[in-house]
Amino acid sequence: MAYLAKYVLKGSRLAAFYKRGYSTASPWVFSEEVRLAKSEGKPIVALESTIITHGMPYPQNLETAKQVENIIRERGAVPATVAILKGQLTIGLSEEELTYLAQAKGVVKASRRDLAPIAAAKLDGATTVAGTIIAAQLADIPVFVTGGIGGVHRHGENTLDISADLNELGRSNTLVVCSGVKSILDIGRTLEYLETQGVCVCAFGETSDFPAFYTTRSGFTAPHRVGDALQAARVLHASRQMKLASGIVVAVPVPQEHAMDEKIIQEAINNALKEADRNGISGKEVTPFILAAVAKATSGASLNANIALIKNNAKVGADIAVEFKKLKNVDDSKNAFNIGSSKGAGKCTSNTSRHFHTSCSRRADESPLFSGDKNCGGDVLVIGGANVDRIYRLKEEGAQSPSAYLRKVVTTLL
Ligand SMILES: O=c1[nH]cc([C@@H]2O[C@H](COP(=O)(O)O)[C@@H](O)[C@H]2O)c(=O)[nH]1
Repeated sequence: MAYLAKYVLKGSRLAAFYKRGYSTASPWVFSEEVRLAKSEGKPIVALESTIITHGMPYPQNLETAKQVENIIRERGAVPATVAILKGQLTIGLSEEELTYLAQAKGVVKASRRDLAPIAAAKLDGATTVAGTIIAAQLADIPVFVTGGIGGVHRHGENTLDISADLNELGRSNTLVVCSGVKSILDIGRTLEYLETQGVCVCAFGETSDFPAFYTTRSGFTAPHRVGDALQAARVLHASRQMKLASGIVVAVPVPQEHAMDEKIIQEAINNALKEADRNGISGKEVTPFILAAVAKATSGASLNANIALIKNNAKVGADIAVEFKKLKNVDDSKNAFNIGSSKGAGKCTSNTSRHFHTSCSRRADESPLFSGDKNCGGDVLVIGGANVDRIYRLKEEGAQSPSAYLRKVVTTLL
């Protein structure tokens, strides 16, 4: 409450939240920065907030969150940190809101199952990977950056403790940049589960090694590899063109200079897992508990690695968002040329004409409201049709001047 009082400033956006009652008007709000970016067609990168509230201690969580946002801005994209503030799903947080969230107590870790109750009870919620993917889908933000995704927990074959992140990845068309999954999880089964969900997992960089968060290798390889941001953006573009509607994981290894010694981190994780077991920690409490225990056991070294990898992921994610936007702009300008330019105005391309005249390309700036599917690009809607048979009897005057008579008939028909 003390934090609340401190940050509830008169006239501020946060103050507005705390004055607001439950509203059924809009399921989400954008920050001013994100709203502008959307209207100007700038690339946007979604960011989760569980990493702020449950993944790192204060003040490192706040400093890192701000630095990550600035890295994204410096590389030409706009950051959109997602959280639920007093029940309002908020896409893009002001500095004031970030500051509040980084210190607030009792913020609920918000995965898919938690979103509606948090909104209904007007609580504060920090979105996990799953929760953030849902927001990114709602707001049409194709790229999302985080540190690590959830996965199949060790002994998951008995406990069925499998993060909802994996199912969400399976049913979204979001590209998630992360550093793989931690070895507190069962990495092999996590990859198997992602395969079952149809998620496209790509290692990023020189090798196909699937990273294990604190370390560059997990002993498993990713089924695909992308060498750079442009290649990753092409995979996203192709996936959307094919309307696959299943997610993409781009797994970026922690920069070598910040990678941890495999033996040291493994020992710290094993001890933390035993401690969690002794303390009866389960479900959504496991990951935050292990993170804190490992940071303590490594005297903060694991936290430094965590901060370094998320900053590096922000660079990669911003570059992918920028490259993807360029690919999208090429698509849009092709569409605009087909119908928007004076030369090609109103003409179907040979490609679109195959779909008859209902599929003429829509101008890039036109509303997709009546196109049915906003990706189909049609701007002519045909509902039903009619065949009209008319019989004309030729009179004498027509027989004497057939071409003049036909002109008259055509004019009547038009
Ligand atoms: O290194 C991390 N891994 C995972 C998380 C968080 O934990 C969530 C997964 O939790 P669960 O296993 O309860 O689904 C992820 O979505 C993410 O928000 C984190 O903060 N740091």
